[in-house]
Amino acid sequence: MSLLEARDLTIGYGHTTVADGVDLAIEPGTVTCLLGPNGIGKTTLFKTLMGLIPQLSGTIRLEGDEIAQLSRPRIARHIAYVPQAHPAEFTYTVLDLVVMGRTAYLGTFGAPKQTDYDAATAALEQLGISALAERDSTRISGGQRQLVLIARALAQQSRIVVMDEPTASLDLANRILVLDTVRNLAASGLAVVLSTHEPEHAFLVADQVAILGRDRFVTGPVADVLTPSQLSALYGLPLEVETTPSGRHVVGPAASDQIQP
Ligand SMILES: Nc1ncnc2c1ncn2[C@@H]1O[C@H](COP(=O)(O)OP(=O)(O)OP(=O)(O)O)[C@@H](O)[C@H]1O
Repeated sequence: MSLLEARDLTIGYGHTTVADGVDLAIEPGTVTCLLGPNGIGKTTLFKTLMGLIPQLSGTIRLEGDEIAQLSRPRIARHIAYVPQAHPAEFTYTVLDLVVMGRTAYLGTFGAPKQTDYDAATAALEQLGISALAERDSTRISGGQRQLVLIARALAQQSRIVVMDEPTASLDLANRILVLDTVRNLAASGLAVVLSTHEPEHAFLVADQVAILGRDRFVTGPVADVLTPSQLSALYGLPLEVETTPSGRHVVGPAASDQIQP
């Protein structure tokens, strides 16, 4: 049984379909990368998979149970969400922000206990950011904030971590740090699902790739899905995949007179 499984899913809002024909299985110890152009429905798919918005049709099972039948705290004990990093609004310390990952374990109006602070401290240590614990979470860099949000998800001690564009707006060093963290989480047995606009990141970390295109949803191993023809169709321009001497994959325009990003 998969940790999370979607079958023949249609996602959207009210009477508006955003995508259909979504079949996806998430397994422990793996990284799944979701790619797709802006506005295609990646965040909508994540929110639907987490039971935050209802699917229009199809089934979603979390460890075998129909997601619509599960309470929010129960889902939160299975799936942690790392949203796109927005500037913080409230002046919590980093430690208090990470402790919020424990909400699903607290009763109604329950205050965090020592075990919750221990889990938050361990998450900060795991990401190498313990030194930030007492800092004001509104006064840290964008990269540090992304790591803090990942720490909050780790404190949740769920088996699945869903990350919405976790490397967006990060500098090169922090992108590498986040991608390393993603691989390490999968190596420790978690299932990580992340969206990205960087196909190269999928080549680096993914076991499975899902692409949400204009007319279809495709999943499979990286080498099968991230082909020049699939990528070209996905982004609507001729693309090629080059392999560097060290074995890295680089995606760029096939036309030699176009700028290589
Ligand atoms: N709450 C909402 N109600 C109605 N439509 C919405 C809502 N949120 C998003 N949409 C629409 O659903 C579509 C998919 O949006 P979504 O945010 O899921 O795309 P995305 O692939 O995550 O985009 P991006 O890569 O730009 O972040 C868009 O057309 C968007 O305008």
